[in-house]
Amino acid sequence: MSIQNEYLSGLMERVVRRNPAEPEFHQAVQEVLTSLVPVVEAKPEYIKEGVMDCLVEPERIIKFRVPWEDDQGNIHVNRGFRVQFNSAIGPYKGGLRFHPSVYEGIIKFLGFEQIFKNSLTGLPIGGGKGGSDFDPKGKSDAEVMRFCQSFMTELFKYIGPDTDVPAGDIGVGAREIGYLFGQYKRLRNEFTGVLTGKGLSYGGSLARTEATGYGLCYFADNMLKDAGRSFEGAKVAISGSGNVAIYACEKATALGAKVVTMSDSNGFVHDPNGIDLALVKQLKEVERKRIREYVTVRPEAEYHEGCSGVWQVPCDIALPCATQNELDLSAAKALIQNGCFAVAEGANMPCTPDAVEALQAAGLLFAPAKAANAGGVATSALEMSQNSMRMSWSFEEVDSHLKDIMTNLYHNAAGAAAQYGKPGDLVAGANIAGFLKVADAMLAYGLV
Ligand SMILES: NC(=O)C1=CN([C@@H]2O[C@H](COP(=O)(O)OP(=O)(O)OC[C@H]3O[C@@H](n4cnc5c(N)ncnc54)[C@H](O)[C@@H]3O)[C@@H](O)[C@H]2O)C=CC1
Ligand SMILES: O=C(O)CCC(=O)C(=O)O
Repeated sequence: MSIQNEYLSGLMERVVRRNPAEPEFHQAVQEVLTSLVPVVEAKPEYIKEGVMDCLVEPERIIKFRVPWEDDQGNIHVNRGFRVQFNSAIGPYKGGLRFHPSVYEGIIKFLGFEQIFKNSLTGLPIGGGKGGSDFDPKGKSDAEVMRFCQSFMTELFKYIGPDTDVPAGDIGVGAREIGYLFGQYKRLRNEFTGVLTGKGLSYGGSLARTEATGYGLCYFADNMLKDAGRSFEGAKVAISGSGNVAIYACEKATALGAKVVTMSDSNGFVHDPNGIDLALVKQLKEVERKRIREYVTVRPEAEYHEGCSGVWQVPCDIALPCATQNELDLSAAKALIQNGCFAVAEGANMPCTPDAVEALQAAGLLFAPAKAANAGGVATSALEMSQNSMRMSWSFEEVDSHLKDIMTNLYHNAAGAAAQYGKPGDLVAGANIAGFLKVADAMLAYGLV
């Protein structure tokens, strides 16, 4: 084992010791450090000058209480977080997640991933993430509004259009962004692009809603084409039925695929005739109902309780678009056995490490999240540009930038993998290509 490899193993041990009981964060760091061994062997300055140690330590963690009142007058106190992980190449950028599973370790893992993802977009954005253990599910609009206003009443002190620009993630969509932006504007008396994913009437960008799902398909399309494959005629399994899943379904279908599954945290639907996306949009975006309602309108489809079964449905391409660690080794084995030839991650870290290893070992094409789902944040950066210029671009203009960004990103990741002796390994390629720009900026600054 090289001295550099030993150093990274020791660093990983320190990360585990200093961040106890945060398995998702450990998992994300472990994957990146493993990929970076050949990079630090080629350039040991990254270790000597402290870049590696600084990289795994957030620049700042903000943790605060969020008191709010429900419609019955009861008081609740949730926890809010913002992890400002790395600002080497631009203001902190990354979403806010509202979900009961949120704790510091989840936000750290997401913020860490965001550093490399944002760098891969080629745009000047640093890495951050935030959120709360608040569950918007089942809450009235008024309750969600009061929660968002309370959350922003603390968060506004730490963010700004040139400092930190949050956006949506699980449980934070257009409604929540509206309440958060309104409260920021009121507190600061400023109309600036401090959040992205805004409504079109107050500074949002066309195509931001579609961007993560569309970008995932643009990335996957490049990967498939390089291997002589395509979406045309392919059967696609998608998990989730939120923002990423819906627009991945839309674009995969437009590219000639038949999407046969979608899910939520209760179960999944299998529609052998192809998912009726207008129905899913109505159920999820308008009525905020469970996916099981799908079969009341489409009785020829099947609903199954439990979400992991979605990967047992035979498919050619799998797009996990729900949440972290939703596709484990047994799911990977089922995909391999059923002849699936490609997996592209729409959610953040949806595949467990042993699943990724099995899929790659079986020769499937594998697109890792930090590359494949970067279209959302890339389009957020385009929203920031439009806000700064006080302009708005057409849907076609933004979509064409997005397509170019995802194509370049694919080639950069594939190129880095080949250059560092791992041809075809987009996990290694994305980690390396994302790291280099950030690390070189950190070297330039000296120890800060
Ligand atoms: N919205 C965005 O622009 C981006 C989102 N992501 C990631 O994509 C994933 C999905 O995010 P969004 O679509 O924005 O959230 P969302 O809140 O719109 O949708 C999440 C969906 O996943 C489902 N879900 C949650 N837990 C689940 C589970 N255990 N099993 C099955 N389904 C489950 C929910 O029911 C919902 O349908 C997350 O990992 C997020 O971090 C990544 C990049 C950008
Ligand atoms: O658009 C953004 O800034 C948020 C995107 C995000 O949270 C993600 O890429 O996971």
